[in-house]
Amino acid sequence: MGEAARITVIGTGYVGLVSGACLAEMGHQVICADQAEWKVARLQQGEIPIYEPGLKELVATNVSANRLSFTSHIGGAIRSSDIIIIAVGTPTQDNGDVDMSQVNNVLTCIAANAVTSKTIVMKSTVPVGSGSLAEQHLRLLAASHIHLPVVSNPEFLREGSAIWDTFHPDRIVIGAKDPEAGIRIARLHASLRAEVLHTDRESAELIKYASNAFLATKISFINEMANVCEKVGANISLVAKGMGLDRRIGPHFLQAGVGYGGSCFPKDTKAQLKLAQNVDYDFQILRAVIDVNRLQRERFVTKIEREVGCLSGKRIAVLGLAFKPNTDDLRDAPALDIISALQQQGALIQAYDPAAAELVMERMPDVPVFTDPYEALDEVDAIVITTEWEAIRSLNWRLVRSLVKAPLIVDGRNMFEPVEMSQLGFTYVSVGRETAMLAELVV
Ligand SMILES: NC(=O)c1ccc[n+]([C@@H]2O[C@H](COP(=O)([O-])OP(=O)(O)OC[C@H]3O[C@@H](n4cnc5c(N)ncnc54)[C@H](O)[C@@H]3O)[C@@H](O)[C@H]2O)c1
Ligand SMILES: O=c1ccn([C@@H]2O[C@H](COP(=O)(O)OP(=O)(O)O[C@H]3O[C@H](CO)[C@@H](O)[C@H](O)[C@H]3O)[C@@H](O)[C@H]2O)c(=O)[nH]1
Repeated sequence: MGEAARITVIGTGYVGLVSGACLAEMGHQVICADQAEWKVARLQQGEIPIYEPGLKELVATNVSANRLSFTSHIGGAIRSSDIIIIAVGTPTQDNGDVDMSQVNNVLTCIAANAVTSKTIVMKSTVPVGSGSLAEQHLRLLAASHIHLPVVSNPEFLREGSAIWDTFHPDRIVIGAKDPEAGIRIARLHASLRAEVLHTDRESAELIKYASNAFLATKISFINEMANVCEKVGANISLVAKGMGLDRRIGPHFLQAGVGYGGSCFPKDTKAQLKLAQNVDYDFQILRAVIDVNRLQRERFVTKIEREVGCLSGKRIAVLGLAFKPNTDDLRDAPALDIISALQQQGALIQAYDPAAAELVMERMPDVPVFTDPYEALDEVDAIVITTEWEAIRSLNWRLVRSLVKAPLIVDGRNMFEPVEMSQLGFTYVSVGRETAMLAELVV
Protein backbone atom coordinates (compact mmCIF):
# COMPACT_ATOMS: atom_id res chain seq x y z
CA MET A 1 0.00 0.00 0.00
CA GLY A 2 1.06 3.61 -0.62
CA GLU A 3 1.33 6.12 2.22
CA ALA A 4 -1.83 6.67 4.31
CA ALA A 5 -3.39 10.07 3.62
CA ARG A 6 -5.65 12.27 5.75
CA ILE A 7 -8.84 12.69 3.73
CA THR A 8 -12.16 14.46 4.25
CA VAL A 9 -15.04 13.44 2.01
CA ILE A 10 -17.76 16.09 1.87
CA GLY A 11 -21.19 14.67 1.09
CA THR A 12 -22.11 11.32 2.59
CA GLY A 13 -24.56 10.11 -0.01
CA TYR A 14 -24.37 7.12 -2.35
CA VAL A 15 -20.95 8.17 -3.63
CA GLY A 16 -19.35 9.91 -0.65
CA LEU A 17 -20.15 7.22 1.87
CA VAL A 18 -18.97 4.37 -0.35
CA SER A 19 -15.82 6.23 -1.43
CA GLY A 20 -15.03 7.23 2.15
CA ALA A 21 -15.47 3.69 3.49
CA CYS A 22 -13.42 2.18 0.64
CA LEU A 23 -10.58 4.71 1.04
CA ALA A 24 -10.51 3.88 4.77
CA GLU A 25 -10.34 0.18 3.88
CA MET A 26 -7.35 1.02 1.65
CA GLY A 27 -5.65 2.29 4.82
CA HIS A 28 -6.32 6.02 4.70
CA GLN A 29 -7.56 8.15 7.57
CA VAL A 30 -11.02 9.32 6.45
CA ILE A 31 -13.58 11.76 7.82
CA CYS A 32 -16.97 11.71 6.09
CA ALA A 33 -18.64 15.10 6.54
CA ASP A 34 -22.20 16.03 5.72
CA GLN A 35 -24.39 19.01 6.51
CA ALA A 36 -27.38 16.71 7.12
CA GLU A 37 -27.11 16.25 10.87
CA TRP A 38 -29.68 13.43 10.94
CA LYS A 39 -27.57 11.46 8.49
CA VAL A 40 -24.38 11.96 10.46
CA ALA A 41 -26.15 11.03 13.71
CA ARG A 42 -27.35 7.75 12.19
CA LEU A 43 -23.90 6.99 10.80
CA GLN A 44 -22.32 7.69 14.19
CA GLN A 45 -24.71 5.10 15.65
CA GLY A 46 -23.60 2.51 13.09
CA GLU A 47 -26.73 2.84 10.94
CA ILE A 48 -26.42 3.22 7.17
CA PRO A 49 -28.94 5.70 5.70
CA ILE A 50 -28.95 3.96 2.28
CA TYR A 51 -29.24 0.36 1.14
CA GLU A 52 -26.01 -0.76 -0.51
CA PRO A 53 -24.87 -4.39 -0.15
CA GLY A 54 -21.83 -4.83 2.11
CA LEU A 55 -21.65 -1.18 3.15
CA LYS A 56 -22.76 -1.62 6.76
CA GLU A 57 -20.02 -4.21 7.40
CA LEU A 58 -17.35 -2.15 5.59
CA VAL A 59 -18.23 0.97 7.59
CA ALA A 60 -18.28 -0.94 10.89
CA THR A 61 -14.86 -2.53 10.27
CA ASN A 62 -13.23 0.78 9.46
CA VAL A 63 -14.89 2.70 12.27
CA SER A 64 -13.63 0.02 14.70
CA ALA A 65 -10.14 0.34 13.23
CA ASN A 66 -10.30 4.12 13.86
CA ARG A 67 -9.77 4.87 10.20
CA LEU A 68 -13.28 6.22 9.52
CA SER A 69 -15.40 8.78 11.35
CA PHE A 70 -18.42 11.00 10.66
CA THR A 71 -19.09 14.62 11.39
CA SER A 72 -21.38 17.52 10.56
CA HIS A 73 -18.65 20.01 11.60
CA ILE A 74 -17.42 20.46 8.08
CA GLY A 75 -14.93 23.25 8.83
CA GLY A 76 -13.14 21.15 11.45
CA ALA A 77 -12.97 18.18 9.07
CA ILE A 78 -11.48 20.39 6.35
CA ARG A 79 -8.85 21.79 8.70
CA SER A 80 -7.69 18.35 9.80
CA SER A 81 -7.20 16.82 6.32
CA ASP A 82 -4.77 17.26 3.44
CA ILE A 83 -7.10 15.99 0.74
CA ILE A 84 -10.72 17.13 0.43
CA ILE A 85 -13.02 15.10 -1.78
CA ILE A 86 -16.20 16.80 -2.96
CA ALA A 87 -19.05 14.29 -3.38
CA VAL A 88 -22.18 16.43 -3.05
CA GLY A 89 -25.16 16.34 -5.40
CA THR A 90 -25.24 18.04 -8.82
CA PRO A 91 -28.89 17.75 -9.86
CA THR A 92 -30.17 18.99 -13.21
CA GLN A 93 -32.38 22.06 -13.21
CA ASP A 94 -35.61 22.19 -15.26
CA ASN A 95 -33.79 23.88 -18.17
CA GLY A 96 -31.14 21.12 -18.21
CA ASP A 97 -28.35 23.20 -16.66
CA VAL A 98 -26.52 21.60 -13.74
CA ASP A 99 -27.34 23.01 -10.32
CA MET A 100 -23.89 23.70 -8.88
CA SER A 101 -25.12 25.28 -5.64
CA GLN A 102 -24.07 22.36 -3.40
CA VAL A 103 -20.58 22.32 -4.92
CA ASN A 104 -20.26 26.10 -4.63
CA ASN A 105 -21.30 26.04 -0.97
CA VAL A 106 -18.63 23.43 -0.30
CA LEU A 107 -15.98 25.49 -2.11
CA THR A 108 -16.83 28.54 0.01
CA CYS A 109 -16.57 26.42 3.13
CA ILE A 110 -13.19 25.01 2.03
CA ALA A 111 -11.81 28.49 1.35
CA ALA A 112 -13.02 29.72 4.73
CA ASN A 113 -11.44 26.85 6.63
CA ALA A 114 -8.24 25.99 4.79
CA VAL A 115 -5.40 27.33 6.91
CA THR A 116 -2.86 25.14 5.11
CA SER A 117 -2.62 24.08 1.45
CA LYS A 118 -4.74 21.08 0.42
CA THR A 119 -5.60 19.12 -2.68
CA ILE A 120 -9.25 19.37 -3.68
CA VAL A 121 -10.79 16.43 -5.54
CA MET A 122 -13.94 16.91 -7.59
CA LYS A 123 -15.73 13.56 -7.48
CA SER A 124 -19.18 15.04 -8.07
CA THR A 125 -20.22 14.90 -11.73
CA VAL A 126 -19.78 18.46 -12.98
CA PRO A 127 -19.89 20.19 -16.37
CA VAL A 128 -16.72 20.83 -18.30
CA GLY A 129 -14.90 23.84 -16.99
CA SER A 130 -16.16 23.44 -13.41
CA GLY A 131 -12.73 22.43 -12.08
CA SER A 132 -11.22 25.57 -13.49
CA LEU A 133 -14.06 27.72 -12.09
CA ALA A 134 -13.71 25.98 -8.71
CA GLU A 135 -10.01 26.80 -8.59
CA GLN A 136 -10.75 30.47 -9.38
CA HIS A 137 -13.49 30.50 -6.71
CA LEU A 138 -11.01 29.13 -4.12
CA ARG A 139 -8.24 31.51 -5.17
CA LEU A 140 -10.54 34.49 -4.75
CA LEU A 141 -11.75 33.48 -1.30
CA ALA A 142 -8.79 31.76 0.35
CA ALA A 143 -5.75 33.46 1.85
CA SER A 144 -3.14 34.17 -0.85
CA HIS A 145 -0.45 31.84 0.56
CA ILE A 146 -2.81 28.83 0.53
CA HIS A 147 -2.53 26.56 -2.52
CA LEU A 148 -5.77 24.68 -3.33
CA PRO A 149 -5.38 22.84 -6.65
CA VAL A 150 -8.54 21.15 -7.94
CA VAL A 151 -8.23 17.67 -9.45
CA SER A 152 -11.06 16.07 -11.41
CA ASN A 153 -11.51 12.43 -10.38
CA PRO A 154 -14.92 11.37 -11.71
CA GLU A 155 -16.70 8.45 -10.12
CA PHE A 156 -17.94 5.49 -12.16
CA LEU A 157 -19.45 3.24 -9.47
CA ARG A 158 -22.87 1.70 -9.99
CA GLU A 159 -25.36 1.58 -7.17
CA GLY A 160 -25.99 -1.94 -5.96
CA SER A 161 -22.41 -3.00 -6.70
CA ALA A 162 -20.71 0.16 -5.51
CA ILE A 163 -18.11 -1.45 -3.25
CA TRP A 164 -17.04 -4.00 -5.84
CA ASP A 165 -16.85 -1.25 -8.46
CA THR A 166 -14.70 0.93 -6.21
CA PHE A 167 -12.21 -1.85 -5.51
CA HIS A 168 -12.20 -3.13 -9.12
CA PRO A 169 -12.51 -0.04 -11.32
CA ASP A 170 -12.08 -0.40 -15.07
CA ARG A 171 -10.09 2.81 -14.89
CA ILE A 172 -9.27 5.70 -12.60
CA VAL A 173 -9.45 9.02 -14.40
CA ILE A 174 -7.41 11.89 -13.04
CA GLY A 175 -7.62 15.30 -14.65
CA ALA A 176 -5.20 17.84 -13.22
CA LYS A 177 -3.67 21.15 -14.16
CA ASP A 178 -1.08 20.81 -11.40
CA PRO A 179 0.72 17.50 -12.22
CA GLU A 180 1.90 16.97 -8.63
CA ALA A 181 -1.66 17.23 -7.36
CA GLY A 182 -2.70 14.65 -9.95
CA ILE A 183 0.04 12.26 -8.84
CA ARG A 184 -0.97 12.75 -5.18
CA ILE A 185 -4.51 11.63 -6.02
CA ALA A 186 -3.31 8.71 -8.15
CA ARG A 187 -1.24 7.53 -5.17
CA LEU A 188 -4.37 7.31 -3.02
CA HIS A 189 -5.47 4.41 -5.21
CA ALA A 190 -2.06 2.72 -5.40
CA SER A 191 -3.34 -0.46 -3.76
CA LEU A 192 -5.89 -1.01 -6.55
CA ARG A 193 -4.55 -2.68 -9.64
CA ALA A 194 -6.39 -0.36 -11.98
CA GLU A 195 -5.41 1.53 -15.09
CA VAL A 196 -4.89 5.19 -14.22
CA LEU A 197 -5.56 7.65 -17.00
CA HIS A 198 -4.02 11.09 -16.46
CA THR A 199 -5.67 13.79 -18.55
CA ASP A 200 -6.24 17.51 -18.59
CA ARG A 201 -9.06 18.56 -16.27
CA GLU A 202 -11.60 19.33 -18.99
CA SER A 203 -11.17 15.93 -20.65
CA ALA A 204 -11.61 14.15 -17.31
CA GLU A 205 -14.84 16.07 -16.69
CA LEU A 206 -16.11 15.16 -20.14
CA ILE A 207 -15.13 11.47 -19.86
CA LYS A 208 -17.73 11.11 -17.12
CA TYR A 209 -20.59 12.59 -19.18
CA ALA A 210 -19.45 10.81 -22.33
CA SER A 211 -19.41 7.44 -20.56
CA ASN A 212 -22.91 7.85 -19.14
CA ALA A 213 -24.25 9.22 -22.43
CA PHE A 214 -22.78 6.27 -24.33
CA LEU A 215 -24.17 3.67 -21.91
CA ALA A 216 -27.58 5.35 -22.07
CA THR A 217 -27.31 5.27 -25.87
CA LYS A 218 -26.73 1.51 -25.79
CA ILE A 219 -29.86 1.09 -23.68
CA SER A 220 -32.07 3.28 -25.87
CA PHE A 221 -30.67 1.56 -28.96
CA ILE A 222 -31.52 -1.90 -27.69
CA ASN A 223 -34.96 -0.71 -26.61
CA GLU A 224 -35.66 0.57 -30.11
CA MET A 225 -34.44 -2.76 -31.50
CA ALA A 226 -36.84 -4.48 -29.09
CA ASN A 227 -39.70 -2.39 -30.45
CA VAL A 228 -38.73 -3.43 -33.97
CA CYS A 229 -38.51 -7.08 -32.82
CA GLU A 230 -42.12 -6.89 -31.66
CA LYS A 231 -43.18 -5.77 -35.10
CA VAL A 232 -41.22 -8.35 -37.09
CA GLY A 233 -41.49 -11.37 -34.80
CA ALA A 234 -37.87 -11.55 -33.62
CA ASN A 235 -36.58 -12.09 -30.08
CA ILE A 236 -34.58 -9.20 -28.61
CA SER A 237 -32.78 -11.45 -26.11
CA LEU A 238 -31.31 -13.46 -28.99
CA VAL A 239 -30.62 -10.36 -31.05
CA ALA A 240 -28.75 -8.78 -28.11
CA LYS A 241 -26.84 -12.01 -27.49
CA GLY A 242 -25.82 -12.21 -31.12
CA MET A 243 -24.74 -8.58 -31.16
CA GLY A 244 -22.89 -8.85 -27.85
CA LEU A 245 -20.74 -11.73 -29.08
CA ASP A 246 -19.05 -9.25 -31.38
CA ARG A 247 -16.17 -8.04 -29.22
CA ARG A 248 -16.42 -4.59 -30.74
CA ILE A 249 -19.96 -4.32 -29.33
CA GLY A 250 -19.69 -6.37 -26.12
CA PRO A 251 -22.54 -7.98 -24.17
CA HIS A 252 -23.12 -5.25 -21.56
CA PHE A 253 -25.91 -2.69 -21.42
CA LEU A 254 -27.97 -4.45 -24.05
CA GLN A 255 -30.79 -5.48 -21.73
CA ALA A 256 -34.07 -4.25 -23.21
CA GLY A 257 -36.91 -3.24 -20.94
CA VAL A 258 -38.67 -0.18 -19.56
CA GLY A 259 -35.56 1.93 -20.02
CA TYR A 260 -33.01 3.52 -17.75
CA GLY A 261 -33.70 5.37 -14.54
CA GLY A 262 -31.70 6.38 -11.50
CA SER A 263 -29.86 9.40 -10.27
CA CYS A 264 -27.31 9.49 -13.09
CA PHE A 265 -28.29 8.54 -16.64
CA PRO A 266 -31.44 10.70 -16.80
CA LYS A 267 -29.78 13.77 -15.30
CA ASP A 268 -26.39 13.38 -16.96
CA THR A 269 -27.79 12.84 -20.47
CA LYS A 270 -29.94 15.97 -20.08
CA ALA A 271 -26.97 17.92 -18.70
CA GLN A 272 -24.74 16.82 -21.59
CA LEU A 273 -27.40 17.79 -24.12
CA LYS A 274 -27.68 21.24 -22.51
CA LEU A 275 -23.93 21.58 -22.25
CA ALA A 276 -23.67 21.02 -26.00
CA GLN A 277 -26.52 23.48 -26.65
CA ASN A 278 -24.71 26.09 -24.54
CA VAL A 279 -21.76 25.90 -26.96
CA ASP A 280 -24.08 25.99 -29.95
CA TYR A 281 -23.94 22.29 -30.77
CA ASP A 282 -27.03 20.17 -31.36
CA PHE A 283 -26.23 16.71 -29.94
CA GLN A 284 -28.86 14.91 -32.00
CA ILE A 285 -28.14 11.34 -30.90
CA LEU A 286 -28.43 12.26 -27.26
CA ARG A 287 -31.75 14.01 -27.79
CA ALA A 288 -33.08 10.83 -29.40
CA VAL A 289 -31.69 8.69 -26.54
CA ILE A 290 -33.59 10.78 -24.01
CA ASP A 291 -36.82 10.75 -26.05
CA VAL A 292 -36.66 7.00 -26.63
CA ASN A 293 -36.19 6.41 -22.91
CA ARG A 294 -39.26 8.50 -22.05
CA LEU A 295 -41.33 6.80 -24.75
CA GLN A 296 -40.25 3.36 -23.57
CA ARG A 297 -42.03 3.91 -20.24
CA GLU A 298 -45.15 5.11 -22.08
CA ARG A 299 -45.07 2.16 -24.45
CA PHE A 300 -44.90 -0.18 -21.49
CA VAL A 301 -48.02 1.36 -19.94
CA THR A 302 -49.78 1.00 -23.30
CA LYS A 303 -48.73 -2.64 -23.35
CA ILE A 304 -50.26 -3.19 -19.89
CA GLU A 305 -53.51 -1.49 -21.01
CA ARG A 306 -53.61 -3.64 -24.13
CA GLU A 307 -53.28 -6.84 -22.08
CA VAL A 308 -55.54 -5.91 -19.15
CA GLY A 309 -58.18 -3.94 -21.02
CA CYS A 310 -59.93 -1.18 -19.12
CA LEU A 311 -57.75 -0.49 -16.09
CA SER A 312 -60.40 1.16 -13.95
CA GLY A 313 -60.90 -0.84 -10.76
CA LYS A 314 -58.34 -3.49 -11.78
CA ARG A 315 -55.88 -4.67 -9.11
CA ILE A 316 -52.31 -4.60 -10.40
CA ALA A 317 -49.27 -5.92 -8.52
CA VAL A 318 -46.19 -3.84 -9.35
CA LEU A 319 -43.05 -5.78 -8.42
CA GLY A 320 -39.77 -3.85 -8.03
CA LEU A 321 -39.81 -0.13 -7.34
CA ALA A 322 -36.17 0.96 -6.98
CA PHE A 323 -34.59 2.07 -10.29
CA LYS A 324 -32.49 -1.12 -10.34
CA PRO A 325 -31.95 -4.13 -8.08
CA ASN A 326 -29.83 -4.04 -4.90
CA THR A 327 -30.54 -0.42 -4.08
CA ASP A 328 -33.31 1.53 -2.38
CA ASP A 329 -32.75 4.51 -4.68
CA LEU A 330 -35.98 5.81 -6.20
CA ARG A 331 -34.53 8.74 -8.13
CA ASP A 332 -36.20 8.69 -11.57
CA ALA A 333 -37.28 5.08 -11.04
CA PRO A 334 -39.41 3.93 -14.02
CA ALA A 335 -41.75 2.08 -11.62
CA LEU A 336 -42.95 5.33 -10.07
CA ASP A 337 -43.95 6.84 -13.41
CA ILE A 338 -45.62 3.61 -14.44
CA ILE A 339 -47.57 3.41 -11.16
CA SER A 340 -48.76 7.02 -11.56
CA ALA A 341 -49.88 6.37 -15.15
CA LEU A 342 -51.78 3.22 -14.11
CA GLN A 343 -53.40 5.02 -11.17
CA GLN A 344 -54.52 7.83 -13.46
CA GLN A 345 -56.52 5.25 -15.34
CA GLY A 346 -58.15 3.97 -12.17
CA ALA A 347 -55.97 0.91 -11.49
CA LEU A 348 -55.57 -0.19 -7.87
CA ILE A 349 -51.88 -0.78 -7.19
CA GLN A 350 -50.39 -3.34 -4.80
CA ALA A 351 -46.64 -2.74 -4.84
CA TYR A 352 -43.63 -4.71 -3.61
CA ASP A 353 -39.94 -3.95 -3.27
CA PRO A 354 -37.38 -5.68 -1.03
CA ALA A 355 -35.50 -2.48 -0.11
CA ALA A 356 -37.40 0.64 -1.15
CA ALA A 357 -40.83 -0.06 0.41
CA GLU A 358 -40.49 2.45 3.24
CA LEU A 359 -39.25 5.22 0.96
CA VAL A 360 -42.11 4.65 -1.48
CA MET A 361 -44.65 4.81 1.34
CA GLU A 362 -43.22 8.21 2.33
CA ARG A 363 -43.23 9.47 -1.24
CA MET A 364 -46.47 7.96 -2.52
CA PRO A 365 -48.65 7.50 0.57
CA ASP A 366 -51.63 6.45 -1.59
CA VAL A 367 -49.79 3.38 -2.90
CA PRO A 368 -50.05 0.28 -0.71
CA VAL A 369 -46.55 -1.20 -0.55
CA PHE A 370 -46.00 -4.67 0.86
CA THR A 371 -42.80 -6.13 2.24
CA ASP A 372 -44.18 -9.64 1.66
CA PRO A 373 -44.43 -10.16 -2.12
CA TYR A 374 -47.17 -12.76 -1.80
CA GLU A 375 -49.42 -10.21 -0.08
CA ALA A 376 -48.92 -7.83 -3.01
CA LEU A 377 -49.93 -10.61 -5.40
CA ASP A 378 -53.17 -11.55 -3.69
CA GLU A 379 -56.19 -11.54 -6.06
CA VAL A 380 -54.58 -9.28 -8.67
CA ASP A 381 -55.73 -8.92 -12.28
CA ALA A 382 -52.16 -8.54 -13.55
CA ILE A 383 -48.55 -8.67 -12.38
CA VAL A 384 -46.25 -5.94 -13.66
CA ILE A 385 -42.48 -6.35 -13.19
CA THR A 386 -40.45 -3.14 -13.19
CA THR A 387 -37.16 -4.10 -11.46
CA GLU A 388 -35.31 -7.39 -11.79
CA TRP A 389 -34.69 -8.16 -8.10
CA GLU A 390 -33.46 -11.69 -7.32
CA ALA A 391 -36.24 -11.82 -4.69
CA ILE A 392 -38.73 -11.56 -7.56
CA ARG A 393 -36.97 -14.12 -9.73
CA SER A 394 -36.95 -16.65 -6.92
CA LEU A 395 -40.63 -16.34 -5.99
CA ASN A 396 -42.57 -19.60 -5.89
CA TRP A 397 -44.34 -18.93 -9.18
CA ARG A 398 -46.60 -21.96 -8.82
CA LEU A 399 -47.84 -20.48 -5.57
CA VAL A 400 -48.17 -17.08 -7.25
CA ARG A 401 -50.33 -18.69 -9.94
CA SER A 402 -52.73 -19.88 -7.24
CA LEU A 403 -52.94 -16.44 -5.57
CA VAL A 404 -53.76 -14.22 -8.52
CA LYS A 405 -57.20 -13.56 -9.98
CA ALA A 406 -55.88 -13.52 -13.57
CA PRO A 407 -52.58 -15.21 -14.56
CA LEU A 408 -51.12 -12.31 -16.54
CA ILE A 409 -47.52 -11.11 -16.21
CA VAL A 410 -46.29 -8.00 -18.03
CA ASP A 411 -42.53 -8.08 -17.51
CA GLY A 412 -40.65 -4.84 -18.12
CA ARG A 413 -37.25 -6.42 -17.45
CA ASN A 414 -37.43 -9.65 -19.47
CA MET A 415 -36.64 -11.69 -16.36
CA PHE A 416 -38.07 -15.02 -17.44
CA GLU A 417 -38.10 -17.43 -20.33
CA PRO A 418 -41.49 -16.93 -22.00
CA VAL A 419 -42.00 -20.67 -22.53
CA GLU A 420 -41.37 -21.51 -18.86
CA MET A 421 -43.91 -18.95 -17.66
CA SER A 422 -46.45 -20.18 -20.20
CA GLN A 423 -45.92 -23.71 -18.95
CA LEU A 424 -46.73 -22.49 -15.44
CA GLY A 425 -50.04 -21.25 -16.80
CA PHE A 426 -49.30 -17.56 -17.14
CA THR A 427 -49.96 -15.29 -20.08
CA TYR A 428 -46.46 -13.81 -20.16
CA VAL A 429 -45.74 -10.61 -22.04
CA SER A 430 -42.29 -9.05 -22.04
CA VAL A 431 -40.38 -6.47 -24.09
CA GLY A 432 -39.32 -7.34 -27.64
CA ARG A 433 -40.09 -11.05 -27.38
CA GLU A 434 -43.86 -11.37 -27.68
CA THR A 435 -44.16 -12.68 -31.20
CA ALA A 436 -41.06 -14.79 -30.77
CA MET A 437 -42.75 -16.47 -27.83
CA LEU A 438 -45.67 -17.44 -30.04
CA ALA A 439 -43.22 -18.82 -32.59
CA GLU A 440 -41.50 -20.92 -29.91
CA LEU A 441 -44.85 -22.32 -28.77
CA VAL A 442 -45.79 -23.27 -32.29
CA VAL A 443 -42.49 -25.20 -32.65
N1 LIG B 1 -25.20 7.85 -7.16
C1 LIG B 1 -24.31 7.34 -8.01
O1 LIG B 1 -24.35 6.15 -8.33
C2 LIG B 1 -23.22 8.20 -8.60
C3 LIG B 1 -22.18 7.58 -9.29
C4 LIG B 1 -21.18 8.39 -9.85
C5 LIG B 1 -21.21 9.76 -9.69
N2 LIG B 1 -22.24 10.33 -9.01
C6 LIG B 1 -22.19 11.78 -8.78
O2 LIG B 1 -21.71 11.99 -7.45
C7 LIG B 1 -22.35 13.13 -6.85
C8 LIG B 1 -23.07 12.71 -5.57
O3 LIG B 1 -24.09 11.81 -5.89
P1 LIG B 1 -24.88 11.01 -4.76
O4 LIG B 1 -25.79 10.09 -5.47
O5 LIG B 1 -23.92 10.46 -3.77
O6 LIG B 1 -25.72 12.20 -4.08
P2 LIG B 1 -26.55 12.19 -2.73
O7 LIG B 1 -27.63 13.17 -2.91
O8 LIG B 1 -26.85 10.78 -2.35
O9 LIG B 1 -25.54 12.75 -1.64
C9 LIG B 1 -25.10 14.07 -1.57
C10 LIG B 1 -24.82 14.40 -0.11
O10 LIG B 1 -24.21 15.68 -0.04
C11 LIG B 1 -24.68 16.35 1.12
N3 LIG B 1 -24.44 17.79 0.97
C12 LIG B 1 -25.03 18.65 0.09
N4 LIG B 1 -24.52 19.88 0.25
C13 LIG B 1 -23.58 19.81 1.22
C14 LIG B 1 -22.70 20.75 1.81
N5 LIG B 1 -22.69 22.03 1.43
N6 LIG B 1 -21.88 20.33 2.80
C15 LIG B 1 -21.89 19.05 3.19
N7 LIG B 1 -22.69 18.10 2.67
C16 LIG B 1 -23.53 18.48 1.69
C17 LIG B 1 -26.13 15.96 1.19
O11 LIG B 1 -26.64 16.14 2.51
C18 LIG B 1 -26.07 14.49 0.76
O12 LIG B 1 -25.92 13.63 1.89
C19 LIG B 1 -23.27 13.69 -7.95
O13 LIG B 1 -22.57 14.67 -8.66
C20 LIG B 1 -23.52 12.49 -8.84
O14 LIG B 1 -23.84 12.86 -10.17
C21 LIG B 1 -23.24 9.59 -8.45
O1 LIG C 1 -28.69 -3.14 -20.18
C1 LIG C 1 -29.15 -2.36 -19.36
C2 LIG C 1 -28.39 -1.82 -18.30
C3 LIG C 1 -29.01 -0.91 -17.43
N1 LIG C 1 -30.30 -0.55 -17.60
C4 LIG C 1 -30.92 0.44 -16.69
O2 LIG C 1 -30.07 1.57 -16.62
C5 LIG C 1 -30.16 2.20 -15.36
C6 LIG C 1 -28.78 2.44 -14.78
O3 LIG C 1 -28.19 1.21 -14.46
P1 LIG C 1 -26.67 1.09 -13.95
O4 LIG C 1 -25.79 1.76 -14.90
O5 LIG C 1 -26.40 -0.33 -13.66
O6 LIG C 1 -26.74 1.84 -12.55
P2 LIG C 1 -26.24 3.26 -12.00
O7 LIG C 1 -25.98 3.06 -10.56
O8 LIG C 1 -27.20 4.31 -12.43
O9 LIG C 1 -24.81 3.52 -12.69
C7 LIG C 1 -24.62 4.39 -13.81
O10 LIG C 1 -24.56 5.73 -13.41
C8 LIG C 1 -23.51 6.00 -12.45
C9 LIG C 1 -23.63 7.45 -12.03
O11 LIG C 1 -23.05 8.32 -12.92
C10 LIG C 1 -22.16 5.68 -13.08
O12 LIG C 1 -21.13 5.94 -12.13
C11 LIG C 1 -22.13 4.23 -13.53
O13 LIG C 1 -20.90 3.96 -14.18
C12 LIG C 1 -23.30 3.99 -14.47
O14 LIG C 1 -23.35 2.62 -14.86
C13 LIG C 1 -31.04 1.29 -14.52
O15 LIG C 1 -32.36 1.80 -14.49
C14 LIG C 1 -31.02 -0.03 -15.26
O16 LIG C 1 -32.19 -0.79 -15.07
C15 LIG C 1 -31.05 -1.08 -18.65
O17 LIG C 1 -32.23 -0.76 -18.81
N2 LIG C 1 -30.46 -1.97 -19.51
